[in-house]
Amino acid sequence: MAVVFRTCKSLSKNAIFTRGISSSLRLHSQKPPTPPEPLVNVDVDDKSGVAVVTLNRPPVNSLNTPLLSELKNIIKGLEDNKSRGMILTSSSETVFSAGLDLMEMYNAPKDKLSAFWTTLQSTWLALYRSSFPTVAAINGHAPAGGCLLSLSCEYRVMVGPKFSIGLNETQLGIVAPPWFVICMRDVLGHRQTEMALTSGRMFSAPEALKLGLIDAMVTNKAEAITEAQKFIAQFAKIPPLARKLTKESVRQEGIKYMEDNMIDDLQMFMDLVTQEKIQKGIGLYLASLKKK
Ligand SMILES: CCCCCCCCCCCC/C=C/CC(=O)SCCNC(=O)CCNC(=O)[C@H](O)C(C)(C)COP(=O)(O)OP(=O)(O)OC[C@H]1O[C@@H](n2cnc3c(N)ncnc32)[C@H](O)[C@@H]1OP(=O)(O)O
Repeated sequence: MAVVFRTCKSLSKNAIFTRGISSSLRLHSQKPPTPPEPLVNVDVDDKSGVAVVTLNRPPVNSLNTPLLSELKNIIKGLEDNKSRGMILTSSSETVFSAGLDLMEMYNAPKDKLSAFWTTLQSTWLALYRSSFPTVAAINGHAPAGGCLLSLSCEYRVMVGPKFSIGLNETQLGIVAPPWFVICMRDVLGHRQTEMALTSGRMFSAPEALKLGLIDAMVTNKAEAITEAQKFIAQFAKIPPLARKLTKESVRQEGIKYMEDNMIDDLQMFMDLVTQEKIQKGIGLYLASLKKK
């Protein structure tokens, strides 16, 4: 596996100032500080051209603006490099992604809220309409936004049986936006989507497999990656342009919805999430998570 690009910026300072006993400032030379871990890692297999893209924001890969931005840049980089496929997975052993970072939506200034949502919209669109085959190797829980990322891929392999997946927004008193609904309907059809979304139900991996919310269940991450590679290998002989245009055609409802409604969708988000009762609900939910 070769690393093609990293999205973290390395720190350039290699010296720090410290205050001594006499309170004078002295310069101490020091080893360069270790650069922060990237929020998303990408490794491309030289032979197959398939990228493994790993969400890496401990403890639960909650999706904040910087992570989403890195993910979007990586997808764009893969597009530019005419990638043969992408496998999305997590560096955590128990959580694929806990969904949107609730801290981004709690008591946030309007400019930050707006930047968060527009970054989510554009990252989602880049993933959903990507020209290359995409697989989610779901190696942990995938609630809400974690489920959305999975649904936006073309194929889902999940480690089971103990992890769960679903769009649980109604349980939190929030509403899954129409493009979340389209993603689930693409996969489950109208009836099952209505049942799943109105109840905000989370499905165990075996339940998800039975329903068709995931395509395969395996027992560990290595198997999930192997299954994902097999899915992508099927397309080796399909002309990429024909595949890309066909995918766009099949997914045109979601693509068109987002292209035509970005501003209205942002407005709906801002109107809903800034309501006092929604803020109170998010605060209580966050507190309950921290109390666990
Ligand atoms: C006409 C139509 C109108 C449409 C209108 C549209 C308007 C739009 C409305 C807005 C829509 C918003 C959509 C939101 C989608 C989302 O993704 S919301 C996020 C939902 N996520 C969840 O419910 C998951 C919550 N987390 C968990 O269930 C668990 O953490 C876990 C199962 C993922 C993992 O469990 P465990 O391993 O035991 O870890 P924890 O101890 O629970 O957590 C560790 C740590 O992380 C914090 N945390 C967990 N999840 C989040 C999160 N999503 N955001 C921020 N922080 C999170 C948790 O509090 C712990 O923190 P501490 O270490 O205790 O500080």
